[in-house]
Formats: sequence, structure tokens, C-alpha cells
Amino acid sequence: MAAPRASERIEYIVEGGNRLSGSIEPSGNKNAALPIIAAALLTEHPVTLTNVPRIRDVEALVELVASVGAETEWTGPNELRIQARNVRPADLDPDLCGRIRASILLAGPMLARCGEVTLPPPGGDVIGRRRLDTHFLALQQLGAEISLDGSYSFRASRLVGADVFMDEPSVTATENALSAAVAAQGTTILRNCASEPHVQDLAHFLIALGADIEGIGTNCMTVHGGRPLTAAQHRIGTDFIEVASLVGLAAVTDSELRITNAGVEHLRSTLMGFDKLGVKCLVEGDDLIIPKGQEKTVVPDFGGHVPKIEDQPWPAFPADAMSIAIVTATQCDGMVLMFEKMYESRMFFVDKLIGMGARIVLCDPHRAVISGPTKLRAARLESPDIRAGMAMLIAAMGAEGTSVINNAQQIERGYERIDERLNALGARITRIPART
Ligand SMILES: CC(=O)N[C@H]1[C@@H](OP(=O)(O)OP(=O)(O)OC[C@H]2O[C@@H](n3ccc(=O)[nH]c3=O)[C@H](O)[C@@H]2O)O[C@H](CO)[C@@H](O)[C@@H]1O
Ligand SMILES: C=C(OP(=O)(O)O)C(=O)O
Repeated sequence: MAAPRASERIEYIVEGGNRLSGSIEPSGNKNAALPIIAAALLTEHPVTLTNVPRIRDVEALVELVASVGAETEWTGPNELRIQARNVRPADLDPDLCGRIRASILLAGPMLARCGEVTLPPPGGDVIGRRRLDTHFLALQQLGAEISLDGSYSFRASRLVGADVFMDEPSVTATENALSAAVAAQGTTILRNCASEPHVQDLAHFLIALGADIEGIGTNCMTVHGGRPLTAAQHRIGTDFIEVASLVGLAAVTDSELRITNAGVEHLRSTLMGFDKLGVKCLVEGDDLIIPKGQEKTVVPDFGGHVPKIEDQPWPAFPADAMSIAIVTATQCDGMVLMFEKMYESRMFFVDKLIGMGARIVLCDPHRAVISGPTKLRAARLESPDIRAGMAMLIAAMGAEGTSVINNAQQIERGYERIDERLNALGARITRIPART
């Protein structure tokens, strides 16, 4: 099975108003697969990764690790083998690096293996300024010299352990620092670090390679670096943002869905957010069931005050689930404030939902008040980023009539074969090459 080509432009035609039903298994977590593929460069031994999502971002990163000398092979639909016998600090394709945020994740592993790397600026979702300062500050403390000249050049004759206080709990900066610390001589303490399930997943992969890491899942990790690294097999964890997207989809289309192997241990804060919207899920083993026919009444704060859903670093409500919560709230009875604290531009897509009939007041770039429920009308939409695109797809499936979503390749950066998988549940999505 081939994943979509990164440059292909795609359009979805969505016939809305259909109730879905059945079971669906979420894919592996994009944001875990990416740092783990980059970290496979740390060892010269073979690494086998299973449950790897076949999405555009993964394809782009696999091309990048191959371009620095790693052998890569898809040995199954979602199984990837990487062996980085020899790694060279080759020139990296600026176009590929510019397509994904995760190209910056090559910094730590490449410094460890080659002592140098020059990275063209990373891309990723355009959802506000995406600073890299935390990466630079952490890697500098581990011994790297960094110069900026259009690209970012990292050099280190030797990586040495240090007591690092991250200037914010940045996810990818924590991942870069963790990979570098595993190769550094001596002990590194990463304080104020991120602890998202994907950061934990990377740490478990590094342990499978032979690393010694304490404090996984907390905001302070200790790494005893410089241990020999071997071969490893690792299964990528469940994509909890895809699970959140499916919960939102079931709520908006009033469908009963069973999400199998949902990774419920990581869903607590996400489900608390949906609970505030009156969307209840049942847990059965590791499956999550979203029943149909729910009242979906927003739960006010004590005293009848307008409740708030806000994102924060893990373990709080995840930033990448915010757009999904917003579209869900348009179908819930009551008023809720959505507070997106991290990104300056992620909320601008709500004008598309307003155009479809939703009652939303965008107070400023970070806060939107939603009053529901409102009937959504079909529309011509354009996906600005992965999650807004998914939110639009959900809105289109809940609306009467036929919607068109342009720029749907953005959605495919993060969701594997989403048209096929949702059509199997009763959705009507036609995927075609972009016509304009
Ligand atoms: C490839 C990958 O893994 N991408 C994820 C990663 O991006 P990435 O690692 O780029 O995101 P960061 O964690 O660095 O930060 C995201 C944004 O939040 C801001 N910030 C961060 C921490 C904080 O306490 N306060 C604060 O305001 C940062 O300044 C930045 O603007 O984590 C983000 C936050 O979960 C997710 O949206 C991205 O999907
Ligand atoms: C913001 C996201 O991804 P990236 O950091 O790769 O742009 C996302 O997954 O929602």
C-alpha cells in the first residue's frame, strides 16, 4: 500500500447528513512516529517499527532519513524497518524539510551521530509563530553550537550531559533534547519538559535501544547518557488526537461508534473536555463507545456560569484537539468558551463554521464563544491545517447537502486513508485530485 505523494493536491466531496455506525481502530500516533523515526538514526543497528501511520508527514521524514544514508524499507502495511549503518551530514532537501514540523527532530540524532547537521527551516501547520528557541537553548546546554543563516547549523565536537531547565515544555524540543542526551556523556536532567504520550513513547523506544531514562511521563526526566545502543522493535502508540476526532465525529453526526484499542489510559483530559459539552463515552476494556441519541447539553460551571475548555501542556486538554472540540460544541445545547492558549492563528478557521451556520463569536485570536446547537449547511471549504481540516470534514458530514473541501492533502498529513476508513462506517466522501 502506497501512501499519498506529498505534493499531490486533493479535494474531498462530502455528502453530509448520514449517520455512521460500526467499529474503527485508530492509527498509530503521528507525533510519536516522527521523533521515533528520527531517533532511529541514533543506532547503527536495525530498528523495526510497527503501527506506523502511512501519512504524508511520515513519508516525508522517511525520505529525509534516507537522504542522510539510512536504509529504509516498508516491510508491511504499517511496518517500517530502518537501519542507519552509516549516516552523513548531507544537504537536506529544503522543500521536504519545509513541509513538516518534524524535520527539526533530526537535530538531536544527527548531532549525536555526525557531530553536525544543517537543517533548512521546518514547516508544519501554519497556526501561529512556531518558535524554535527551546530547541536551541536545550541543545546548546548539551554542548552544541548553533548558527542561523536562513538554515540552522548545529555543531558539537562532543555532547555532554547537563542540568537543563527548558524555557517552555515544548514537545519537539523535549524530544530533540532527549535524543541528544541519550548520546551525551554523563547525566542530563531535563526540567520543565513536555510529557505528552508521544514524548513518553519516544522515551520507551530509546529505552528499547538501551538508553537509561527516569521520570517518563513527568516534567523532569533524567538520562544517564553514553550507553551503547542496539537493535530494537517498537510499536507506535495509539493516536489520541485521532481518537478525539472520532469522538467529535460521532457526536456531530449523532452516530454510535466503537473505537477499538483506543488507548484509554491517555484519554482522561480529552474525555473531560467532551464531558463538559455533554458528550459521554463508555469505556469497555481498551475500547471507547460513543452512544448515539445523546442530549449533548453543555455542563455549566457551578453557579450556572459559562464553562471553559482550554488547552495546556500534558496532561491537560491537548491543543491539537481544540478544533475538534469547537466543531463539536456547535452541535451541543448551551454556551461554552474555548480558550486556545498556545497558537495565535489556530482559531481563525471558525469563520468557515460561521459560514455554515454556527453561532460563534471569535473574541480574539485565542478565545471563541460558541452557542449551540445550530443546523449546519453544506459549504465550499478550504483546509488550512490538519486539525481545522478534520473539523471541517466533521462539520461537512454533519451538514445537510454536499460540501467540497479543498486543500484536503493537509488533512492527510495526519490521518491515514481517512476517506476509506470513514466510508466503511457509512460516510460518503469522494476523494479526487484538486480541480483548481
Ligand atoms: C510534530 C509534533 O509533535 N507537533 C506537535 C508539537 O509541536 P511543537 O513541538 O512544535 O510545539 P511546542 O510544544 O513547541 O509548542 C506549541 C506552541 O505552544 C506554545 N506553548 C508551549 C508550551 C507552553 O507551556 N506554552 C505555550 O504557549 C509554544 O510557544 C508554541 O507556540 O506539540 C504541539 C503542542 O502540543 C502540537 O500542537 C503539535 O502537533
Ligand atoms: C500542529 C500539528 O502538527 P505539526 O506540529 O506537525 O504541524 C498537529 O498535528 O495538529
